[in-house]
Amino acid sequence: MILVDHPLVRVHITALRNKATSVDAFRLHLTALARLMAFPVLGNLATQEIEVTTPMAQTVGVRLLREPILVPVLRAGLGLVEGFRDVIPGAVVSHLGMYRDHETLKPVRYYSNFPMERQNHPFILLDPMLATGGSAVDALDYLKSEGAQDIRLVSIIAAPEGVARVANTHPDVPVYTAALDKRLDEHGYIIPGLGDAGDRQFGTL
Ligand SMILES: O=P(O)(O)OC[C@H]1O[C@H](OP(=O)(O)OP(=O)(O)O)[C@H](O)[C@@H]1O
Ligand SMILES: O=c1cc[nH]c(=O)[nH]1
Ligand SMILES: [Mg+2]
Repeated sequence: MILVDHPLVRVHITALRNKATSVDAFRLHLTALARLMAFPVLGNLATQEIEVTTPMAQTVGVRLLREPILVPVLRAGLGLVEGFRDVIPGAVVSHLGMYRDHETLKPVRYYSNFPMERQNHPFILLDPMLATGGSAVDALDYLKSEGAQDIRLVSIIAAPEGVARVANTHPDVPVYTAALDKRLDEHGYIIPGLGDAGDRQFGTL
């Protein structure tokens, strides 16, 4: 697990945790946080040298060898898409629909659109909350079953249970988070957490 630590990251996380933060402000803080997370998450992307002509001379620059595929887990992962897209030229977005059954806490997959012709690209799995880890493990199982090999998981708040579960089942996948919280409650919610990330973004409280 890679803990992304930066004063601004902590400021945005604090605003997201605050129950007084409005739906609109929540969205803005989440987007700003996603932009900050993109830097460490994408730090080792492969590039290729290209020539570029400035108004003054020719020089050498780079372009991405393979553009990352962003995979937001619906609904909550949608809030991380804009911040990542802002900084990745040519990013493709491939949605994965999944919700956690309230009784069993097991993930239920209801939509996918894997980009078959890009299976050798880096995949950035976006889901702000890593709680029991059930959803993340199912999403990773799915991406690998379709042929993805280079996958990074981006959360913003993680519980120790979820981090351990992903590490045990998918040790090759780096897990980035902005906060490692204390525990889960009896309903599988992260404590202190921020509540339900989907509801807080879309106002469905
Ligand atoms: O680690 P887990 O225990 O699987 O829990 C995490 C999942 O729960 C939330 O989704 P939710 O079911 O609330 O769906 P939503 O985004 O549509 O609200 C969250 O966005 C994760 O996908
Ligand atoms: O605390 C939690 C746990 C799962 N999903 C959320 O949105 N929040
Ligand atoms: Mg939810």
